[in-house]
Amino acid sequence: SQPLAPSPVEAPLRDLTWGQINFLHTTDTHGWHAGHLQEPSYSADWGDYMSFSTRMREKAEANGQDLLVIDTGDRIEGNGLYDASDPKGKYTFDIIKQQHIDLICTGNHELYKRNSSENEYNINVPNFSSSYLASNLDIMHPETGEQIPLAPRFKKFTTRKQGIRITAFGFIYDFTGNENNTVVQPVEDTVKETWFQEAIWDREVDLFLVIGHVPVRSPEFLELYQAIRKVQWDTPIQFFGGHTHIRDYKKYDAKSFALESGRFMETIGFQSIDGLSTSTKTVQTSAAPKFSRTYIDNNMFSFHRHTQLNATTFPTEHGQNVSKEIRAAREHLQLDTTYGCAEQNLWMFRAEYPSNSSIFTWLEQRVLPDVIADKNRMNKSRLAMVNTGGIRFDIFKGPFTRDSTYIVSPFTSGFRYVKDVPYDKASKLLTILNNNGEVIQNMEPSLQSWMLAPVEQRSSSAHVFTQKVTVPPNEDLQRPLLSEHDLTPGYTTKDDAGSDGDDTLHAPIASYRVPNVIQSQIDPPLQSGDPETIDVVYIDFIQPWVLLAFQFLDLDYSIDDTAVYMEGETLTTLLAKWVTANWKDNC
Ligand SMILES: Nc1nc2c(ncn2[C@@H]2O[C@H](COP(=O)(O)O)[C@@H](O)[C@H]2O)c(=O)[nH]1
Ligand SMILES: [Zn+2]
Ligand SMILES: [Zn+2]
Repeated sequence: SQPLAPSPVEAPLRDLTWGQINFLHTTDTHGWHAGHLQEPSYSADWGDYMSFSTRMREKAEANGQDLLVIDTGDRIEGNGLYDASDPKGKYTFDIIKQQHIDLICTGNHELYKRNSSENEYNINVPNFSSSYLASNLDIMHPETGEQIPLAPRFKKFTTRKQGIRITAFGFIYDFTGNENNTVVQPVEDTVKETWFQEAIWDREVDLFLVIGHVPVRSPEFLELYQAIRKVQWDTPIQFFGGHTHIRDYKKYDAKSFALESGRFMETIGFQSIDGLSTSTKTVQTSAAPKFSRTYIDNNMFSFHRHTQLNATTFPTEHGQNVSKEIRAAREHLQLDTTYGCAEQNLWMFRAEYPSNSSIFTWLEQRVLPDVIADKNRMNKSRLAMVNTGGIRFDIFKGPFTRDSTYIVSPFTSGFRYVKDVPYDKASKLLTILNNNGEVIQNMEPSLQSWMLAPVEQRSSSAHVFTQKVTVPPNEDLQRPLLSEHDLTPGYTTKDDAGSDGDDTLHAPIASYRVPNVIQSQIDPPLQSGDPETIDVVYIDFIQPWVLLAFQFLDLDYSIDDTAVYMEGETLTTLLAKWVTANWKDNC
């Protein structure tokens, strides 16, 4: 039977500030719709969230206020509930669609593969028909091949209770790693489109609502802010962003704010706005509305507190049914099948790299040397490279299950290699891919600028593959009332509105930067010293950059010089095999 979600630790909570209009926001859920079974702070599931949004809407409407539910993409890839089924998403589309969502858009993960984007077009868009927006995203129609908008470009509507006239848009950042059956229009081009200009010129608007799979601090949201402000100098603008997996809040001006609500169903973002004009009420333009944000830990303790309900009065039947559906799906997928017993916690960001607590050190020093072994190249030394962004979550001491495998490594990436590369050059690859070191100096200027740019902003031919570094949860400026040792570790977010955004007071968690890529050198037994030549093995996702890095080293390899390494294996399958072989004692 499935482990019961751990009951959340009771902790001091900050109350919400309600307004005329209130929003609940999820982003980058990445299949975590069953919640976090090993982390009490985030143990609510999508069914619980459905009950929460229903009760919050009831509470708002009882006070004559409105409540809208928003999701900004990356709903797939990152948890067994999505990744373990065949076809992927067999259960999650039906689960997600049962939540009433008022505005929804697409993330980059929905665009990496043809079937993912076609699932959006064929399943999610119809499921959320009037709520799905695609302001800068087209798809090649799955049957006709014609290029069409994935969903409507924008939407004008008036809220039920307050009569607030809203124009809403749904964007994705200038993503270039999408499969060629979709087209992402750069935001700077979208703002020049006639339809966009006509939509923002409308004077009968009390609030512009821009949702997007876009970081709140990004050239794309700045572009949209400036374009709207150019023609509507004082109409309030509310942004909802995502993609960088952090809690953040950006102030563009006194009447324009942007909220980003974390990742993996750890956070339910809450935003309220009070003092807006409506279809029946005009407010003084000099008076700025009051914006208020809260990051809600996704657990039942928070949900009960914010709805002022309890274990008896809070649940809705629909929400409880979806929770049952989630448990049944997990059972069917056998996600709690244990592969082994993790000897210790292994952290992505909470531990320095390298260190014995770093998941990346574990991968580099223990796993890759054991598993990167193609039967046809066993007598050859090899460099094995994996992007840190391919590892998606921490490992907790205790049962490592089928679900854990997909949580840590959800992608279908296999390995490829270039054989017999001169070692003196191959040994410089890692430095180039990690954008540091003296190697860059002797490159031609154009390539230097590419390398010296932060990986996040590199040229479009190399979309970001780096591991986003979460904004280190800074120390709370106002020390919590309780001493830290009374508080459980968790988010302590500092943003443009200060450091009181988290609904739950936590002790801070350290966060460290990690490189783009890690590497192991694996030599055949009895080999002494470095080889003349070496096989360069890498996870296939980073092939574009590996080939570019070879060019920096004056090695003119092309895709024709690459080949599959360990046919049929992926990082996910290799990880499962290693755990089964090395962590097999009972937990
Ligand atoms: N090894 C692989 N890494 C991948 C793959 N697809 C994506 N990624 C990594 O995810 C981030 C983007 O994630 P997001 O949730 O922040 O949008 C990307 O930069 C890569 O690091 C893959 O197939 N294999
Ligand atoms: Zn994401
Ligand atoms: Zn993303």
